[in-house]
Parts: sequence; structure tokens; C-alpha cells
Amino acid sequence: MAGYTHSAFRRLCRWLGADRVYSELMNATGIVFKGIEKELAYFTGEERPIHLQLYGRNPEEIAKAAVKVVEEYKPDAIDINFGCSVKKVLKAKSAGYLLQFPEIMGDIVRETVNTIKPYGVPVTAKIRLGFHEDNLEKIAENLIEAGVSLIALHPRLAKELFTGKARWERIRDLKKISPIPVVGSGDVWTWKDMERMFEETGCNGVMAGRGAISNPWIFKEFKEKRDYKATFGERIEFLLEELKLMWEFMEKERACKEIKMEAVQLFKGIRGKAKLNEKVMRSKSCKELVERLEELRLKVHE
Ligand SMILES: Cc1cc2nc3c(=O)[nH]c(=O)nc-3n(C[C@H](O)[C@H](O)[C@H](O)COP(=O)(O)O)c2cc1C
Repeated sequence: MAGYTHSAFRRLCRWLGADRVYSELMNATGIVFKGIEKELAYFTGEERPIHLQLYGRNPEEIAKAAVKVVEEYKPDAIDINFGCSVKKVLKAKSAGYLLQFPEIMGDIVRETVNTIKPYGVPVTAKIRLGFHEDNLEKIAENLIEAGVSLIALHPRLAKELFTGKARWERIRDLKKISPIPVVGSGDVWTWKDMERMFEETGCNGVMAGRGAISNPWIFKEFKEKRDYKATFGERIEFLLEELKLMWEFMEKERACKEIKMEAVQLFKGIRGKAKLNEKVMRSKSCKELVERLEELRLKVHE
């Protein structure tokens, strides 16, 4: 998930029980013309299996970007994003915009599958139901015919963004017609939602999105089949650990800015979150941020 699920966060999720992870989406045009952004593509062996995710508009360009990424990073799969519907990508007529054109989606997958075949890396896709209207069957047919290996479905329309409810029954419909694995996404807030999605849809995998950002312990909960409310101290430890891991591949001050977004998410379930957010957000330098987090950690242990 853009802005959150870099290598550091993914490693922590794997340690907490996630079975596989996806990178943030990366722009194929940027990769072809400017090179790969290390902060987005970087991962360690502990994260495997990992899908590195691309988005774009032009089949040849996406295939070219895929070759670059595969040669340099050797991911377990290349995923193509056809779901993102933020203004910037829609303006570029890419990602979620393409849900209106299932044939082009098929062309993109076919070109990428054929181009990276010699490397033995599968191509997967992340989709929504359609753009203005639900076009799932047509989209799935084109992707499957083009050789996609797995489809992850967030069953909302692109124009709906995150409004309304994810229509899980459409994950079940896709599963019924699909000869390849189907992963369900959408409104998975607790480990019980994960269980329910498996049961109600018959899907092969469940993808935790926003629920994992505010509660990465969701994976541990699912594995252990029990509620686990992480303490305040554990949340602070998580942030300090994440920051330390981020410094491996991200400039120090930048990492400190980025981690603040995750802090806000992790403090959601905590009493006195407004004060905490202020304390963390107001820190003006990396040094100050770390000092404040360390201080909060000590308070817990007092
Ligand atoms: C801030 C944010 C960033 C996201 N970035 C990505 C992304 O880079 N790639 C992707 O496939 N999905 C992305 N998603 C969509 C999620 O993967 C997921 O499909 C969606 O949030 C629905 O699941 P949820 O209700 O469990 O969050 C993003 C969602 C959010 C809220």
C-alpha cells in the first residue's frame, strides 16, 4: 500500500505471520526512463514470497519495466495494478482507469507474461470490479486468457474509491469461474473478517489492507485464532523497530517523516491518542522524534 508497505513494514508483518507480501505500486514509465526507485523496490529475503507491483498504460513499457525489475531484484512475482484510482493515476490513464478497457488489460498481461517468461517469474494482477460499472467476468476472462497466474480482487468500482461496502459475493463469483488462485481484498478489519472471507467466498488468500496498517498484529491473531490487543509499549517498539529497518534503504530524515503516518495509524486504538499524535508529529528532527519515542517507551516501563 502506497506510503506504508515498504520493506520495513513488510518484514514486521511477515514476522507477525503474514504469508506473502506486495510492494507499493511503482510507475512503469518512471522505471523505463529514469530507473528503479530503490525505496520502493528494495526487499530482503525475509519478505519472500514477494510480488513487486507495477502500474502503467502501455503494454510494451510495462513489460520493459518488468524485465528491469526482475533482472535487478528477482521478485517471486510481478503484479500489475489495475485497481488504484487516485487522481494522479487516472489522469495518466493507467491502473484503475484501464478497468474500462479489459482488452488493453489483457494486452498488458500478455506482453508482460511473454516478455518475462525466460526468467520464470509469474505475472499476477490486482483489480476492482470495473470503473463505472461491474465488468468483472469480462475483465477476468481477458486476464486469464492472457496468462495471468493469480488475481487479487477488491470488489468495489474504481469510481467508488473506498465508499460503500466491498461486495464479497463477487469474490465468490470470481472464484467459481477462475482456474487460477483468487485473493480477496476489501473491508478486512479483524482476523475474524479474514476467516469469514475465506468461508464465504472460498478464496485462496485474503489480503489485509487498512486493517493491517492500524493493526499489523492481525496476522498473528489470524494464525493463533485469538484476539490480541497490542499494548502501547508494543506499538512504540514496533515504530522504533520499523524506523531502524527503514534506515537500511531510506534516507534518515525522510524515514522519520514517513514513519509519522504509521504512528498515527498505530495510535488509533490507544487512549490519549490526540496528545500522542501531537508529541510525535511536532518533533522537528529525527533526533527529536527518536528521543520522544524512547521517552514514551520508558514511561511504559516505569
Ligand atoms: C493508502 C492506501 C494505499 C494503497 N496502495 C495500494 C497499492 O499500492 N497497491 C494496491 O494493490 N493496492 C493499494 N491499496 C488498496 C489495498 O490494497 C486494498 O485493496 C484496499 O484498501 C481494500 O482493502 P481494505 O478494506 O482491507 O483496506 C491502497 C489502499 C490504501 C488505503
